[in-house]
Amino acid sequence: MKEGEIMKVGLLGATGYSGAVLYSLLKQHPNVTHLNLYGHNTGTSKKVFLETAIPAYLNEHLELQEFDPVAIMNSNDVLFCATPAGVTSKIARPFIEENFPVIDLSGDFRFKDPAVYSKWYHKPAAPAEQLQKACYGLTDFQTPTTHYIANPGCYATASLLGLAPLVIEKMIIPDTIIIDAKSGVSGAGKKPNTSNNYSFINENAWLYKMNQHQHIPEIVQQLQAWNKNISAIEFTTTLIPITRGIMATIYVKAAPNITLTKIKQAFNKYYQHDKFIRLLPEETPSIKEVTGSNYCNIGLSYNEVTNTIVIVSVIDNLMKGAAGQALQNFNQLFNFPEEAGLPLLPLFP
Ligand SMILES: NC(=O)C1=CN([C@@H]2O[C@H](COP(=O)(O)OP(=O)(O)OC[C@H]3O[C@@H](n4cnc5c(N)ncnc54)[C@H](OP(=O)(O)O)[C@@H]3O)[C@@H](O)[C@H]2O)C=CC1
Ligand SMILES: CC(=O)N[C@@H](CCC(=O)OP(=O)(O)O)C(=O)O
Repeated sequence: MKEGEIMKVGLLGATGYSGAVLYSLLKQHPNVTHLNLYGHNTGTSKKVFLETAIPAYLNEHLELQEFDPVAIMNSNDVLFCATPAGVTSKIARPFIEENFPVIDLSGDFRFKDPAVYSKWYHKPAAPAEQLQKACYGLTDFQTPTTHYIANPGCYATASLLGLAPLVIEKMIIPDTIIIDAKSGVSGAGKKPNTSNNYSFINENAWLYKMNQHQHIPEIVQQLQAWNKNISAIEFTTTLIPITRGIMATIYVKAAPNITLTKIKQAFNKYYQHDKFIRLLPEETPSIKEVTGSNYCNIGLSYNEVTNTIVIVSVIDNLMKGAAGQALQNFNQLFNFPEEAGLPLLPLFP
C-alpha cells in the first residue's frame, strides 16, 4: 500500500469505548474510504445501529453487521477487533489461515506462551501455533512482522515507553523496577460494575488486582526481549476518578556510574525524533497534557541520595493506550504516514 491508496476497513466492537474512539479516528483517516461495522452474531433479525448504541454519535446511521469471517474478508482490506478478552482467541483462526490483516486491541494474542495468557486472564488461550503468527505492536519500537497485530495494553504501553531507553541501554539494576500506575475509569470499558459506579469512584482512589494484574506478564515479556536480566517487576494499578488517562510513575535503581545527563541522553537517543513521545526536560507531566491525543509525555528525575531514577509516563488510555496506537499500527502495516488520521493536539483546556 502507498500513500493515496484507499482502504476498506472492518471494525468489530465499535459500540465499546475503544471501538468508538477507533471509529472516529478511522472516519477521518485520509486513506479509509469504507468503514464496515460488525457486532455479535445474534442469530435474530434485530438491527443495531451505531447512533442508537452511542448517543454521542447521533447521525452515524451505520448498521452493525453480523460477524462472518468470509464476508468480512471479502468486503475489507483489514479488520480491527476492539472486543473484550476471550473473543478473538475464538474467532481469529480463519483470518490467520488466510493471512488477512487483523489489528487486535485485546490481550488475546499478546503472549507467545498460551499458559501465561490462561494464568493471568483466567480464560483459555488461543492455540500456540496461532499465537506464533501474531506480533506485538508497540509502535515506537516495532513495526509489524506479521499480519496479525496484538495491540499492547494501556498500562503496558505507558510503562514500557517509560522504561525502554534505560532497559535497552542496561542503565538500571535489574529487578528493581517498581511501577505505580493510575488509570481513569474508561480503562475498564463501558460495562457498568461496582468499581466504575459513580458513588464508589467519585472522590475516591482504589488499588485493585494487587500482584494479579494481567499487564504484569505483558510488561515483563517485553522487558525481557530488551534485556534478558530482567525477571520480575513490582506493579500496582489504582483507579482514579477521571474519565480518560493513565499515569505510570516508575521507580528504579540506577546501575553504577549513571548520572542524570546520561539518563537524559538515553531518552533523547530513542525519542527525540519520535512523533508521539514528548520528553519534558525539566518538569513532570500531567495527564491532561495528553488527553484526546496519541502522545506519551515523559518526565524524568534522578535522586543521587537514594540512587533512584523516577520516570513519569502519561498517556490517554483510549488513544496511545488503545485506538491511537492501533491506528499507528495500521499506518505502519500499510505504509501510510505515521500521523495519518491521528489528532496532533490534545484536548485543551
Ligand atoms: N478501554 C481501554 O482503555 C482499553 C481497552 N483495551 C482492550 O480493548 C478491548 C476493548 O475494550 P473496551 O473498548 O474498553 O471494551 P468495551 O466493553 O467498552 O467494548 C467492547 C465491545 O466489544 C463488543 N463485543 C463484546 N463481545 C463481543 C463478541 N463476542 N462479538 C462481537 N462483539 C463483541 C461489545 O459489544 P456490545 O456492547 O454489544 O456487547 C462492545 O462493542 C478489550 O480487550 C480491552 O481490554 C486495551 C487498552 C485500553
Ligand atoms: C481501569 C481498568 O480497569 N483498566 C483495565 C485495563 C484493561 C485492559 O486494557 O485490558 P487488556 O489490555 O488486558 O486487554 C484493567 O486494569 O484491567
